[in-house]
Amino acid sequence: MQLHAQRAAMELRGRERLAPRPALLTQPAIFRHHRRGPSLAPTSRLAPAHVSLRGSNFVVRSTDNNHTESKAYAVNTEPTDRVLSIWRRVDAVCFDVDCTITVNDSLDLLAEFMGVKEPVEALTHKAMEGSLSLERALEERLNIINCSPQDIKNFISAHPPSSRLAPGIKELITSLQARGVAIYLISGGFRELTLPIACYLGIPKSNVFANRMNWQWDDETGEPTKLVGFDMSEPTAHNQGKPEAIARIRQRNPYNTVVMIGDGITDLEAVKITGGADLFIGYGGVVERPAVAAEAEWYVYDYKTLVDALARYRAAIIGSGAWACSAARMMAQNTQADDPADDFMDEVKMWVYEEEYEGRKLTEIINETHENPKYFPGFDLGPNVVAVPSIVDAAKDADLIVFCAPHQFMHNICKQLMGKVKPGAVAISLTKGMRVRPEGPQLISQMVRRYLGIDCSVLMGANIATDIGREQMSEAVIGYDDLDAAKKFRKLFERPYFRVGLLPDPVGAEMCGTLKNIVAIGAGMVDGLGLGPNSKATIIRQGLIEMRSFSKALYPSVRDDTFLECCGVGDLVATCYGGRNRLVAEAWTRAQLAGNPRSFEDLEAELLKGQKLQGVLTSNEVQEILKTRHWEHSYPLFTTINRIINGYLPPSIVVDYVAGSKFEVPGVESEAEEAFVPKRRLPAAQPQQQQQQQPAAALGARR
Ligand SMILES: NC(=O)c1ccc[n+]([C@@H]2O[C@H](COP(=O)([O-])OP(=O)(O)OC[C@H]3O[C@@H](n4cnc5c(N)ncnc54)[C@H](O)[C@@H]3O)[C@@H](O)[C@H]2O)c1
Ligand SMILES: O=P(O)(O)OC[C@H](O)CO
Repeated sequence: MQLHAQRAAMELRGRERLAPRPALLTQPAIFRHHRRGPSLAPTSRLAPAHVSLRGSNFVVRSTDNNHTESKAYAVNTEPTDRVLSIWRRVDAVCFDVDCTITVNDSLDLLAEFMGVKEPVEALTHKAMEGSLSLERALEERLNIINCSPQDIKNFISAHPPSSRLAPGIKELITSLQARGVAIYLISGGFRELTLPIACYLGIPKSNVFANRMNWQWDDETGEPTKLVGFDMSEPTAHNQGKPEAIARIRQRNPYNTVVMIGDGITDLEAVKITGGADLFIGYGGVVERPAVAAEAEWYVYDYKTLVDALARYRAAIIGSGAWACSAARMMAQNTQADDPADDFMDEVKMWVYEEEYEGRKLTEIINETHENPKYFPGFDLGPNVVAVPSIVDAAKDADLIVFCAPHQFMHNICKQLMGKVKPGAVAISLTKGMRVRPEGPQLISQMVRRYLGIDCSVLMGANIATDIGREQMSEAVIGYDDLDAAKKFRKLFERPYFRVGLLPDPVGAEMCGTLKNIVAIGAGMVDGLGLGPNSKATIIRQGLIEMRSFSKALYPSVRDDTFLECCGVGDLVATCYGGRNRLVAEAWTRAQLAGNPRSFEDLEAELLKGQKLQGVLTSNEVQEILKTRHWEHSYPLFTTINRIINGYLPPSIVVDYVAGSKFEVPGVESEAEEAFVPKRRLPAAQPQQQQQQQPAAALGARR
């Protein structure tokens, strides 16, 4: 590119020596020299001082005023890294309205409609080139046009916005809006002509800055009749009006990055004052003004270039179990969408914990068949899901990293990814569970943040993987700290059958997802005991109370309302009726009652075929916290379930959880006034640590 520009410059200088007398042109002319386009006009006479080698294209301007003045401009058609990074993080884009329509200026078109095209166009040209003040140009043009309100109505119906839009403008605006970018129209023309365009482009009226015509009003009819000038108080009525409009926009909105797109000197001014735009992009698709083209940091001739350059995020998922595959399937459906609002790269890399399946590597089978036959059989993941056996390869390029592995593997996963993720990447955890260390509990999202140094939201809800694979309506919430990241993830997951809300309580949502797995074990016991919905409802009700109490005791910022969301009561109900924890706990209880006890590990392997149960592990982890903090009696259901799964109590005690929680583990000093003694002692599992004093967080338990 640079070499080409240098060659072109040498060629120009050579021509200068060979062309002592430039030919005359009758009209001002502009030539663009493209890389593979026509060579430069032989009329060029160049002052070397005007040759700049910043870009690859040259503009040569020749005029006929008894002499020819030619200048070469380098046009920056290739954005620099700085320019691209501004464009990719833009918060608001201000368009000169003339760049949204194919006709250079609506007022000129109105002039043509009114039969006064030439004199008005000449004034427009002078104003755009900067040789006539804006106020004077507007005033003189309005005087010449002298239209009535009815003329304007007729003009709009003769030239509706749909018939004169610049190619690609609607796609560009849709793409920007889909990314949450605010769009403004700033016009040196008039509101009366700009509003229909704004309306057609889906830009709110409040985002339009333009001049207002002043009308003489008929006393009898109360209708405007005659044009009598315009309102000089609008910023756009004056030179420097566009930067002033942008400064106002910035005062009213917390935008970090604002870009101005235009084709005139008055648009270029937008970057020239403090508080104006951060970047000016010149648009040469309708009219190309050399002075503007040469100064623009980025100059484009079509809007597709801008759409193509918008940020596109690469998403990856770490995990390949049932829920990970179901989530990857939704991600792949969304990233593959081929519309202008698509802001994702198609490919979704999925880290697969490599193993052999029927004599072949699981990754190979997934990449060949687009199905995970071991963990999510019968579901097509989509051709754009690529199974990757190396965790680092899967995550290293991703902008959006989704974690969905059973919680017991997450610590090792995070350690492997330390220092290996892209700067600026953001994460979300779909994992339900927590880690318990001697110094206290650690949520999976906290672990990701701590080890990888990136933000981590959570996605939680009543989300049984296979039901979502079957595209049955389900709900989830994204618990977030970083709203921008949460919005990107919502776009990545939301499907017609998968509703995603945003919840500013990430800790509450993650605690719900973690703790409901313990309650689901209790619900499975109720099923194993052959009890009906009334009994299960007592477990669900008490479970919800303890989930809320425990979450708030550990993290006081957790909100009560979170427990009424789909991540709270919603997920609890779904898991207690249809989850794997329930299933295995039911089988475990039946085996106990039949006098043929089996371990949870055995039943997990038999019933889940490699999928992992989280509830038993989580119960032991949570009990560790309850014990350390002397809270066991404040959480009678959690405690009773834990005593049952560890063999201290029979499953039947689950519905009498208050009594169950009074049972003292052998060898541990009594905490309760009245200890419960089971009729038949079951074999104990792990020895429990000593309990010391009455818990501090006794909330809600019905005694
Ligand atoms: N399955 C569901 O319906 C569902 C729904 C919502 C949330 N979740 C949660 O999502 C998380 C992931 O569950 P899932 O259903 O995707 O998995 P899963 O239980 O179906 O599968 C187990 C996964 O663990 C992997 N694995 C086995 N050993 C490993 C190791 N040593 N290191 C790393 N990975 C290993 C396996 O390859 C497999 O991908 C869990 O926290 C679960 O509670 C599951
Ligand atoms: O099948 P479970 O019991 O692991 O629960 C699945 C999901 O967490 C339900 O949202």
